[in-house]
Amino acid sequence: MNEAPLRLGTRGSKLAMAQAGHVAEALTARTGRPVELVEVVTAGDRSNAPVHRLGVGVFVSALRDALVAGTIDFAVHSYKDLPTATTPGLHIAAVPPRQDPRDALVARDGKTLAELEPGAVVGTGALRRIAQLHALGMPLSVTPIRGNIDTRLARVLGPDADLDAIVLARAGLARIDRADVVTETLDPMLMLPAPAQGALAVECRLDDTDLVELLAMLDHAPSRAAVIAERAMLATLEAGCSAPVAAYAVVAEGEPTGSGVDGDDVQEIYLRGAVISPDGTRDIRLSRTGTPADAAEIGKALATELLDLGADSILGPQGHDGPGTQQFGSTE
Ligand SMILES: NCc1[nH]cc(CCC(=O)O)c1CC(=O)O
Repeated sequence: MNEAPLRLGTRGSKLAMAQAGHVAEALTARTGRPVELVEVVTAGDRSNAPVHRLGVGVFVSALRDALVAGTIDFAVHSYKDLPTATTPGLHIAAVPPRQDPRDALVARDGKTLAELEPGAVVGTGALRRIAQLHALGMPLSVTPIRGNIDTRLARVLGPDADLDAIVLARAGLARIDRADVVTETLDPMLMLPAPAQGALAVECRLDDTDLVELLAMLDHAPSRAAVIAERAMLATLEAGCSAPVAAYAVVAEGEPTGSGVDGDDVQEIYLRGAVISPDGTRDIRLSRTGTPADAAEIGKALATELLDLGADSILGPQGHDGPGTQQFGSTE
């Protein structure tokens, strides 16, 4: 076949390029279609303003504009950076198999969290991580940082290192082949990740039906169900990707019923969610199980329970999504 390459739009950061490269390879391997990467410069990449002023959406909207304008055919996003509101005319055609969604500690001298000295300075950008570090009640000093992954790693591992440790997404490190620097992968019971962390969203125009069908070959149903549950919780809380909201869903084989062949491959989804005040003094955590087909309902129901326990008073007016409340964390 002699088909024109599909144009995959991506931001130019190392992480974005790596993510797009993996998806391009997977698609070509599955379908034989060549894929060409098209770099899209977003307002977020051009600006030096803090991310909390710009809003994380600026990294996404230029890619979506390019999709709508037809200058690219599809785009790959870090799913956790997508606003919960849907965009008319666009469609998430695939959620590929999710990477490890857990957060990671990168500490000097190979230390784990428990081994850090009293007074150790830990850097991290996202409010949910700051809040959960405080909630541990350890004598740590938590300091906000931002920048791309290499910039953040340099603050612990570089010649001018000024921090004892940082916390960041393991998936980001893995995608740029730097998982070797992780000194501890944090247990989600202590450090619950961001909704959709480690997952990618492959997006195209809804009316591009051939491409919708082609990209669906990259979809991984359990990863999609997990992300749907986590993001339904986030949306119901009306919180943004930088709010102190955490969620993690696992899809697993359920208990065999023993009653017959059909019952033996029943899948179960287990969703855990948390809303934590930035100083860590208030920490509401709940979980819920159900079937993957009900992922969205499970997420909504868990959010409602969290709200009943006072999550709203933690999120407050500033905890909710909006241009003034975005994270001062990373740009990747
Ligand atoms: N908001 C930044 C961001 N968006 C996606 C990732 C990492 C990869 C992922 O979670 O899919 C990161 C970095 C981080 O949180 O440390």
